[in-house]
Amino acid sequence: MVKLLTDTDSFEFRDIPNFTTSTAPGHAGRLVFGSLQSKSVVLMQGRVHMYEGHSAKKVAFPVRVFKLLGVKTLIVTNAAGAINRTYNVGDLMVICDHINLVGLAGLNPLVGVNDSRFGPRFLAMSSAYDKGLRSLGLKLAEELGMKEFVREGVYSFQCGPFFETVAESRLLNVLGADVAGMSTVPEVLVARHCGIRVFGVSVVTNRCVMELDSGEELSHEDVLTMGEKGSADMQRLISKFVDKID
Ligand SMILES: O=P(O)(O)O[C@H]1O[C@H](CO)[C@@H](O)[C@H]1O
Ligand code: HPA
Repeated sequence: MVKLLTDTDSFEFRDIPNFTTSTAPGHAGRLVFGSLQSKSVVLMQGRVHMYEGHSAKKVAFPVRVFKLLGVKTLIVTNAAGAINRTYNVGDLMVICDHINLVGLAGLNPLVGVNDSRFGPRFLAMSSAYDKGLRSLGLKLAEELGMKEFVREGVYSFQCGPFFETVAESRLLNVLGADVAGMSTVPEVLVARHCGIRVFGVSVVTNRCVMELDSGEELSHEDVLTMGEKGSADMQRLISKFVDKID
């Protein structure tokens, strides 16, 4: 994605106060400012995750910096495994909602004294992923000829770093999840808390294993390979999306 930006200026996460460097393979730790489709954007090249040992607050901290920089829209992308059996590897999924098992249990960035300079103590999360942005994303996907493999669904956030057991994947299916991942949701919570609107897209890098003794085993290497393959479609969609949003 960063290659599509012009007039760039970048900063290593390690040089920015209170930012944390990513240890996950495939996640460079760089903040890149620039222009995309004549719009000013700031892009996180890589992210940190709770499974790296960071608190939800630490993971989501950059979003508060974005708020102070004047960011109005947060676009979140991730690699995820398909729980929904109709999804295929390489599909994109516009996120319409999420299940935050980690956060519901108390590990979320809004726990603690509320900083009312950013937002309210109690936060409605019933329309976390902006309806107008989702409609725009799906319309643009159709215009780009991507309708066949762009879905809309629910992202389920687990801490990781392990991929789900068969019973866990089946549980997530019963709960209404379409895909499973280990990121994104802490950042979305902090964005909604401070009034930043959110658009999210997952690239389906694998199908979660839902048959016991099938012999299938997931690996991060496969996720990276399939993520790389899906990233061309993701970039086309996001680029067009940035062009069309106000
Ligand atoms: O960081 P994202 O894009 O969510 O990547 C996903 O892929 C990794 C596992 O292979 C985990 O980090 C998981 O969250
Ligand atoms: O199958 C998965 N489960 C959780 N996180 C993931 N990130 C990519 N694939 C997966």
